Amino acid sequence: MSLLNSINLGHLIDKKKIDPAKNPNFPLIQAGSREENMGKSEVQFIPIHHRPEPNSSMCHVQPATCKSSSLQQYLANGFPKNPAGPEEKNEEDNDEAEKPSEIPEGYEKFNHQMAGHLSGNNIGMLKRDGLVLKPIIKRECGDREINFYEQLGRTTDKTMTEMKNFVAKFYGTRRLSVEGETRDFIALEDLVEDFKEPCIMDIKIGRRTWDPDATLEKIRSEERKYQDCKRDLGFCIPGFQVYKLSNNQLVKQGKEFGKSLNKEGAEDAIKTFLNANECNDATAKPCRCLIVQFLAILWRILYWARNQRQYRFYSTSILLAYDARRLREKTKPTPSSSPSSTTSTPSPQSKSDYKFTRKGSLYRPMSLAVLNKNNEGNDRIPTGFSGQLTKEGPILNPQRSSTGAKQPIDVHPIVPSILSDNTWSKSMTSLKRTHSFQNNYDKDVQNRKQNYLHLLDELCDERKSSHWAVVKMIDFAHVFPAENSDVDENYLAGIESLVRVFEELLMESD
Ligand SMILES: Nc1ncnc2c1ncn2[C@@H]1O[C@H](COP(=O)(O)OP(=O)(O)OP(=O)(O)O)[C@@H](O)[C@H]1O
Ligand SMILES: O=P(O)(O)O[C@@H]1[C@H](O)[C@H](O)[C@@H](OP(=O)(O)O)[C@H](OP(=O)(O)O)[C@H]1O
Repeated sequence: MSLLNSINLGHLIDKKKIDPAKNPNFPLIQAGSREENMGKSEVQFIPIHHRPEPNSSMCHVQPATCKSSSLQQYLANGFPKNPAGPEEKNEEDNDEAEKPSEIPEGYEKFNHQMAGHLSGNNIGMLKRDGLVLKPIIKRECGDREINFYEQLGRTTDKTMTEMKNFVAKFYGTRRLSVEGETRDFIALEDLVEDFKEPCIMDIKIGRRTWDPDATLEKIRSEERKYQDCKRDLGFCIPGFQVYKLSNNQLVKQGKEFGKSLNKEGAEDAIKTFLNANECNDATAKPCRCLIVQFLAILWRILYWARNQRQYRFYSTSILLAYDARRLREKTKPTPSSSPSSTTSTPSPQSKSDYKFTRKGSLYRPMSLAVLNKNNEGNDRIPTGFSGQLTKEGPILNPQRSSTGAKQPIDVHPIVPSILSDNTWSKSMTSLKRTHSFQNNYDKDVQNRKQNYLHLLDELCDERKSSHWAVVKMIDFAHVFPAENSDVDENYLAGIESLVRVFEELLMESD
């Protein structure tokens, strides 16, 4: 589909109604299968029409380190059967792997489930009309959760009324027939429905994740899980996904990854989730605007938890979510500092890219020095090219104004628009493509796609909310009435710790 066609289409469509499955040409993100979402770690590309170009790097994010491997490596060594890493089971190798059931008509698979149960039919959460349907697997857990939502709906208590702000809206239950069997679901507001590139993290709060009815066996099994993280932070991370701004990949990490994290690993995972832990930039900083949106709600939840004495919130989670599309806009260079749109030069995507452009080490390949001379090899063609290159491209000479005064160098436009039509510029462009300084071609294509997506957003006439981050309390399957009128220390300690992590990130933020 050409850019033009896509833009024309943009006038006509209500994107909320677009089903990527039914519109394979529409460049929306294809999320992983339900099995991939559950407890598995994998990297997915944001597929916009095509498979990854050669040279585009794949990057599995690990707690403290980040390794990248190029497609060429895979070409040399063969593609791994399962690129998700050693913790994954390959379905082919697993005789007991259940096949996903048929989705009831009118419903869709909910692709953004970071943790939690599948039903007996291997059905996870479903979605329809702005709601998510959570399957009820264990009757007593389901009843407890429904009961809690109903109590919350009826409450007149001030503290519990305040809590309604932190909880997804509850729309009762639904009974569906799945492959001939009746299944019950809890219907909730879909918290990520409006996000184009939803980054989501499930953070389970509390050192103690078992409720007063737990058997000894259940207590033991809960105590074995996420040990370091729960001990040191008072919370753990069963799963998350992030659309990486640096390379447009969707990275998902599941519970096995979460269980491997210690305090530092978990803090690192949160940075990764915030797009503040770039593979090739140790100085990447969290976006202040994003941290503030999260903290604004987390502080309110903290305040609420300091007052709340009626319930014990065992094994509930905080769901953090934001739209990477909006974060990308925040980190996008302003039009005045971007390269001319007529050039094919990639625009830097983040502040870290600018830093790299400014500070990147310089080198002078001989072939380019020759390019800077005319055919006789003597006089320089006034191209503006200084003869120096960074990994991002050539550095330009300061331009002279009509009065002869030096103009400041714009560090961003590698090839300025006034040069974009001349032969030198064209040869530079083709040289950049063939030599591919740091995969410029891939980046170029990706930037064009991003620009196109921004344009499409505008054309689709959606009024943008000033908030593009969500914090909600979820999963009330183990909420019990308090036996005394103390605060819920277990929950409070987890929230305090989470707030502390985000406050530290605020200090680091740009
Ligand atoms: N209202 C919602 N909107 C969007 N996503 C949601 C919503 N509620 C839950 N989710 C997603 O579904 C996942 C599982 O939800 P939840 O924790 O309620 O299920 P569960 O089966 O009780 O999980 P667990 O096994 O951890 O007890 C969450 O991690 C989150 O990604
Ligand atoms: O992070 P993991 O390893 O997925 O751990 C699961 C998680 O703690 C669930 O909340 C829990 O379900 P409940 O809420 O029903 O207790 C489930 O217990 P289960 O194994 O007893 O189902 C655990 O296995």
